Amino acid sequence: MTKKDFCDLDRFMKGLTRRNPAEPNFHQAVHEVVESVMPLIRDTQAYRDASILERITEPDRIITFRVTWMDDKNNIRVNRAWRVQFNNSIGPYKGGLRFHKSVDLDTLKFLGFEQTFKNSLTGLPMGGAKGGSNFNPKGKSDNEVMRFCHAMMTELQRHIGEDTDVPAGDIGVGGRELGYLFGQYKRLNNRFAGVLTGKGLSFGGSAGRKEATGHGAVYFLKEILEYRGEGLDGKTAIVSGSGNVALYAIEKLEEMGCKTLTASDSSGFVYDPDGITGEKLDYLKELKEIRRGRIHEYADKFGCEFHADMRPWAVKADFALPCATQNEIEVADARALVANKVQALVEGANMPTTAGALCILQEGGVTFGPAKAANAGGVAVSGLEQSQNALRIAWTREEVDKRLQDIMRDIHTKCLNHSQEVHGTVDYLKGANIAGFKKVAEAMVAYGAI
Ligand SMILES: NC(=O)C1=CN([C@@H]2O[C@H](COP(=O)(O)OP(=O)(O)OC[C@H]3O[C@@H](n4cnc5c(N)ncnc54)[C@H](O)[C@@H]3O)[C@@H](O)[C@H]2O)C=CC1
Ligand SMILES: O=C(O)CCC(=O)C(=O)O
Repeated sequence: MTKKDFCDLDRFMKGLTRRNPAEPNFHQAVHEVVESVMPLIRDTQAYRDASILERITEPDRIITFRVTWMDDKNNIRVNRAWRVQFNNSIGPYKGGLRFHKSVDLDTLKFLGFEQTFKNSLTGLPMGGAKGGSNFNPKGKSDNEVMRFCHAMMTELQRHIGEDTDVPAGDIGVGGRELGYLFGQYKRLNNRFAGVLTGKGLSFGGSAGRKEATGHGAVYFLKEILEYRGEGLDGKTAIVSGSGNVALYAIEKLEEMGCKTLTASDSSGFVYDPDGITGEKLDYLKELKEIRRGRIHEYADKFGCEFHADMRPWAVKADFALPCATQNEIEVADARALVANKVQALVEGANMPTTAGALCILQEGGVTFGPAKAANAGGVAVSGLEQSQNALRIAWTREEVDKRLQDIMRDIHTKCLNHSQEVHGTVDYLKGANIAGFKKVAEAMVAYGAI
């Protein structure tokens, strides 16, 4: 970056912040991308002529709607929901739905923005979007969740379609919720089409989609290590979360000989020095996917430590995989990771690392696998689910897994081809941002002023 690039970045961010006040997560996500691509913008007249930066940071469309549903005590409840259709330059809008009490427009804009470049990196024809609601699934009965999903789809169905916008799961939206959502879509439209991904295997879902984000993140870590002549076998990892991404990251780490020492939820983390392996991992899956219980139950059952209201980043290990939520690694956590000589941090969650923490990790020589690249396996297999739905066929688990591995390897190569070494490690963040950005920007230039 030249001095002028820094000035241009500063000026651009001031304008973006003015146009989008009180949206700190969105600002953070945009800053991270624009910082990487500023030299490319400086050197590419066509991007400047086409006002690419201004256009690519403005969502195509935001849909806001009320969701009215009835709880088990016959009270009428009201939630707010959104679909942020960020950019469809390279394919139909694609991205998950999040149900969490913290969901707001800021969160969904940052996620939709990131999704645009992540989807571009997969090499599949998918635009970027994100949606969700401030509905809090915690403590709700199955019937309440069903009624909420049906009510949400009653409005959402107007805005989606297999060639328009194809939502999927994210925090608080898994197989159960996608089943309810798809059922309501089918009932209202009288058509069976691939308008959602992450569906159940008996109704159009893809083998391997549930596992894809976690497995993909570990495949990405494997690529990072292989590139420098190392491997996962005999190593240790700290993982946060115990949801969809975390569980299957832990599963793949074990398969590759790497022991996971921690898992967490919003109540704290468990530390199992013998590793979350075998039947202990089966127990954790059952606890979280079926019983929807709290993480301390793992510690109670297996006699290991539970740390209430804490995150696992001070536990010593070779690798860190944040797989819970945004901004879960702060400056003090990054300092602990550097002090413990963590070799690589791979983001399973979206934007789990704060901007300040990122600087400390980079200066500390920790190889950083950014979310856009590292957790793209989930949406990549969603893309494969779309292909299977369109062809009306179902690939085997082995076929899907092979394609997932190829896609993660290809993303790693794209990152290498668009980056350089910083503080002795490959700058995967810059590589991912530039590679993801270029494809979308080229399409936008081709379309002219629209
Ligand atoms: N499900 C998917 O295919 C993909 C998910 N992601 C990202 O991965 C992350 C996790 O998503 P999933 O595993 O799908 O969700 P999930 O709902 O299955 O699990 C989320 C986990 O994070 C924990 N968590 C949530 N909010 C938290 C908070 N404020 N503090 C501490 N812990 C918290 C929950 O307790 C749970 O263990 C999110 O950042 C999501 O955007 C990224 C790519 C694809
Ligand atoms: O599978 C999808 O369409 C979206 C997954 C997702 O929400 C993400 O990559 O963050």
